[in-house]
Amino acid sequence: MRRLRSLLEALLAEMDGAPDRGALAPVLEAPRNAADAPDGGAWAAALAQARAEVERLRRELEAERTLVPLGAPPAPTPEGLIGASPALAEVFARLEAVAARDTTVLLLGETGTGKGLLARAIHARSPRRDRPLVYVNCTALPANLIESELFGREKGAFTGASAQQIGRFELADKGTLFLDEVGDLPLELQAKLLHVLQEKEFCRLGNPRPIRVDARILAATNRDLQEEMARGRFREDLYYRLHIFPILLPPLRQRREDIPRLAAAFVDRFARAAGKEIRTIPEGTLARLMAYPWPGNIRELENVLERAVLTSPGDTLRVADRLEPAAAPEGRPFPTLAELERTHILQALERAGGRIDGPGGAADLLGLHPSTLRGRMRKAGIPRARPGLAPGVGLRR
Ligand SMILES: Nc1ncnc2c1ncn2[C@@H]1O[C@H](COP(=O)(O)OP(=O)(O)OP(=O)(O)O)[C@@H](O)[C@H]1O
Repeated sequence: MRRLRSLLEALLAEMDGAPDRGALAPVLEAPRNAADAPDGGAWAAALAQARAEVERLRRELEAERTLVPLGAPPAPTPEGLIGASPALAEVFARLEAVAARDTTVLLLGETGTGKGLLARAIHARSPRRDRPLVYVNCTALPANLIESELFGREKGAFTGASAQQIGRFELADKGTLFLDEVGDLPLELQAKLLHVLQEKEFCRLGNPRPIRVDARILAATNRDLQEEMARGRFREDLYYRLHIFPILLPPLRQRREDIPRLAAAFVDRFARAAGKEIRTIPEGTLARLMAYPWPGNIRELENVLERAVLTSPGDTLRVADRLEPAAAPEGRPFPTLAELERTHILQALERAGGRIDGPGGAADLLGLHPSTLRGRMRKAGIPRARPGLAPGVGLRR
């Protein structure tokens, strides 16, 4: 008992006291003299639990000590897009298919999945690339201001309109207009937007003379527009005007195989900016990055890594953020069974330090035969070797 306690204390000291002490408390806080211990049965159970916890912490510590190379940063597209997962390959294929046309594109996906970056890529690959890409955030302003932002106004069009303003539609003539957060556009403006999209003309506020415009429309939203329509918050006719060529940006948790590549690219970028050289990452940290659900998607990964680069003392990336697998926040799509299975497999791999076979391996933890687990990993797109890392630095088998 005393040995177990000192072992535990040593382990916790080495881990900087970071891990949750929950299961260890009965042993750490027990009376020094085992003879003073309360009931023997409960005591034995507490000891067994604490031993299992020590074993888990030992594996965690080992994974934190085992360093793997971050790998060379992957070559991004000219617009800075990174990713080689099948899900992103589909996005690239759709980008290729539509960019050079005048087709209206609707970019769908959760916050931080890259809708803005993709809009820039579409414009940059279109014949309009030398004309402006004009950005409008449909949530950032109150309805009356959005209207004058979009269509412009004459001097004196309303109280406070002290000067003429050229609207975004006019500025985007012969170029591209990017309507970000279009799902948040107030209903009365949805009708006006629909009118411009149909007639390709609009009027400045305070001037009845119609102005013709030739702007290619890109729109983005993280809302479920079908649901918004069902709730009467989004016009069906506008939906069909926008939903001509949708591109769905998958959430990062559905393309975790891109995480090591993105991490290598972001760490390289932030380290260069900070004048640092960061080459390795603890295996356990990489496993945590892979297992975390990333509700803020690539933006959140980027922010976590920027902080980590700035605070890492040496040439190994140290991520201080806790990155607990979080419960899905309200409003997120309900996770599918396949998604849950995938996350659970990744967590088992993390807990087993990447090992599939043998006692305490991921297959053992999940109650599966190792070959069944390998089959499910293949199906879920979980790589056995981590892409983006040097060959042979994959998940251990
Ligand atoms: N495939 C990618 N490769 C590299 N960086 C990316 C990729 N996708 C997104 N990013 C980066 O992630 C951040 C968020 O991207 P972006 O602003 O385009 O997301 P968004 O979907 O438009 O978010 P929101 O809905 O909140 O406006 C940006 O810094 C962007 O450069």
